[in-house]
Amino acid sequence: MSSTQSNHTHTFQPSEFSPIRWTNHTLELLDQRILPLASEWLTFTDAVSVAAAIREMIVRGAPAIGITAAYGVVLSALQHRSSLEQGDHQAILADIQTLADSRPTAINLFWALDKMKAALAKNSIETLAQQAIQIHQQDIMFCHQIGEHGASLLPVQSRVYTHCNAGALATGGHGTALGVIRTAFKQNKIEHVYAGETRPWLQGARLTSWELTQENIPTTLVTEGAAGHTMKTNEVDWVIVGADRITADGSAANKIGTYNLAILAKYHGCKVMVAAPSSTFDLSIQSGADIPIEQRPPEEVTRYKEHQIAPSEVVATNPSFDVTPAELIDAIVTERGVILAPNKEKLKAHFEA
Ligand SMILES: CSC[C@@H](O)[C@@H](O)C(=O)COP(=O)(O)O
Repeated sequence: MSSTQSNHTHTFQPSEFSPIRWTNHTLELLDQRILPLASEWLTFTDAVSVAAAIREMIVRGAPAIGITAAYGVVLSALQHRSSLEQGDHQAILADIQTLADSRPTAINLFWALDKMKAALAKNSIETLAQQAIQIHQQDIMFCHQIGEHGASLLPVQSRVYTHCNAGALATGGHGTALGVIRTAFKQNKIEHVYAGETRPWLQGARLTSWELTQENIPTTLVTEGAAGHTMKTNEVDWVIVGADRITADGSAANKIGTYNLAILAKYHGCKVMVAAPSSTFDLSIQSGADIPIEQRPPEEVTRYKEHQIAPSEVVATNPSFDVTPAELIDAIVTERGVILAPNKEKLKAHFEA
C-alpha cells in the first residue's frame, strides 16, 4: 500500500494523487467541474457545504463521495465540538442526514456515513477523524488490490473500453476500473484504451482522458454513439467499468450508458468487467430493480454549461445511472479477488470467505 499518514489526525495527504486532502482539520477537494482546463482546490469547513459539493459534482465517483462525506462528518463534529463532548449528537446527526441526502445511488455514501455514525459513540473528534482517514486510506489500498486482481484477467496487448470516470478522481486514489488499466499498463498488457465521452457531464472526455494521457497510456476518446462501431472495428477485448452499487444478485448500477455498453459487448464478443471495492456492495438489496436511480436536472441535457443547446421547451430526462444485470457481466473484481460469471451464490461465497 502506498499511502502515508501523518502521526496525528489533523492532516492526511496520501503519497499518490488523490482528489481529496485533509489538511489542518480542513477538507480540500479538487474541483472536478472545471478539470482538465483548470486545476483548482476548494476548501471546506462545514458539512452543509460538503453536501452541496457532492450534489454539485465538485467531487463525484462512488468511493470519493463516501470519503468526502466522512470528512464532512468530522467538520460537523468540529463545529459542534462542545455538544459532542457532552454526548449530544443531535446537530451532527442532522448534518449526517444532509450529507446522506446529497446523492441517492452510490451506496458508498451511506456505507461511510454509517461508519461515522458508529464512531460518534466515542464523543471524540480524534476518533471521528481517525475513522475518516481510515476510510480514505483503505480505499486507496483496495483500489491497488482491485488493480492487481483485474489486471490478472487481461491478456497482453489488451484493447479496453471504459466509461465515465472510475479513476483516481473517483476514489481515494488510483481508481477502480482505471486502477485495473493502470496496473495492467505497468505490466505491459494494455495496447489501447477507448474512453467513452459520457454525456451529459463528460466525465470520460474531461476526466478519464486527462488521467490516462497524463500517464501516457494510449487513449482514444470516443463519442457515446460510436461505441458499437468501435467494438466492431477495433477488436475491443474488455469493457472495464466501475460501479455505484452492486446488489446481492450481481446487478451493477453505474453511469448511464453502461447497460448499453454491456449489451453491445455481448453482441461483439467483448468481455465486461465491473471493478469495485466492497463498500460498493449493497447485499441488502436482492435485485438491481430496487436500486434508487438518481434523476438529475433536465437542464444538464438541454444545456452545456451556460449554453442552451436544445429548444428550451423540449422535455428532457436525465437518469444519471443504469443497471447492468449479472448475466451481462463476465467478472466482478473486488479487493478480495475475482468473481467470474457473477450470481447470487458466488457473491455470497466471495464475501463469506
Ligand atoms: C470508481 S467510481 C464508479 C462510479 O462511481 C463511476 O463510474 C460513476 O458512475 C460516477 O458517476 P458520477 O455521476 O460522476 O458520480
